[in-house]
Amino acid sequence: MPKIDLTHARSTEAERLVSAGKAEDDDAFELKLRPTRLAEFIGQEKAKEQLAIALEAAKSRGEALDHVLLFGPPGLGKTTLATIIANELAVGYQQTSGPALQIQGDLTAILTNLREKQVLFLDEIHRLQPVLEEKLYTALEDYKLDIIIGQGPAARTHVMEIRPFTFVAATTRPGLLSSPLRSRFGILLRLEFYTDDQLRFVVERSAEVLGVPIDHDGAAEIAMRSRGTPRIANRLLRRVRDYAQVRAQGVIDRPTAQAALSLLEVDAHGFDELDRRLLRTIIEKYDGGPVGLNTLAAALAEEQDALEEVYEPFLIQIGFLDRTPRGRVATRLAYEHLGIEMPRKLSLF
Ligand SMILES: Nc1ncnc2c1ncn2[C@@H]1O[C@H](COP(=O)(O)OP(=O)(O)OP(=O)(O)O)[C@@H](O)[C@H]1O
Repeated sequence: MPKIDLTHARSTEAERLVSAGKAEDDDAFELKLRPTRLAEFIGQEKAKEQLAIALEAAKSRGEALDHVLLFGPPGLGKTTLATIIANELAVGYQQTSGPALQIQGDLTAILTNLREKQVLFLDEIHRLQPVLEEKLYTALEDYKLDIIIGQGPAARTHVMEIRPFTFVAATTRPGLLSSPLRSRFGILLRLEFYTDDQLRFVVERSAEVLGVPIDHDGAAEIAMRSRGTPRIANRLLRRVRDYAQVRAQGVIDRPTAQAALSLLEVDAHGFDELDRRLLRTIIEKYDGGPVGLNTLAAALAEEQDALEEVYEPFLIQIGFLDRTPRGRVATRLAYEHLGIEMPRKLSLF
């Protein structure tokens, strides 16, 4: 059996050009390209319609919008939607994340300083500490907060009122949320991967914001290689723009986009070296699978969480990988893509 080359293993997820996760230099760029109103937000029609109705109803009643849970793979627009909700309601917006909240005091400070009906956005809620999660329950349900003063037998519980607010939480792993927490959300919105056409609109819109000349085919080429993810589409656009500026008088058409993206080793499916290595490992080292997630992660020298949250969802979505109870399996499409012949399954009889 061929040996797997691990020389280039452990590429950190953030270093990948086609990673849906946020890279360090994405922040300022994303801020510029972020749609601010629901009407500008491309795709996700089901989630948008559900949200539009809830927004309208809350506005006409003059109440805070119900709490919202946004879930789906990274880079599909959860943070963007949270900011849009605040804009549409014309209320304040504050953002934090599960891992950023370390002690009860952090959460208490945020909750007691909330302004009337504002949006509080908590990213990566699945990484919130359980003790803080429990603190949230009464805050979400009754806008009340139990504060314990003192320690030991002398400790007293003081109940504090907080202002009505809208809690918007995002997660890539909804299955990890406890059911009491999940039941606190009135509006559950699942974000799906975008179609190539929708991503073409995202690319064209971003190119317009950035003042980059691009034609229809150039945008379609970038869209096709963006793994159904606006964050990746915007990042690829940025890199192709550099290439076009230096090699093609600044204009992005299909040949320019193709040349730039093949130079960056992003193939026609938006796969990079890591995707190919993942599929090749399953096929060559584990006879196409099934192989357990932890074994696969060890073979690739990658984190299990990153495999499950970031790499796999798109490979599963486009039918290159199957997640079975016994482990991961490479599909016929994966064999075809890598130019490897699929062995016929041995018959038992
Ligand atoms: N529907 C959309 N239309 C146009 N641009 C979008 C859309 N969704 C996302 N984007 C753009 O993609 C980028 C990433 O979006 P965002 O930060 O909202 O993703 P996210 O789901 O919150 O990701 P993460 O969970 O990793 O934080 C932003 O620059 C945003 O402008």
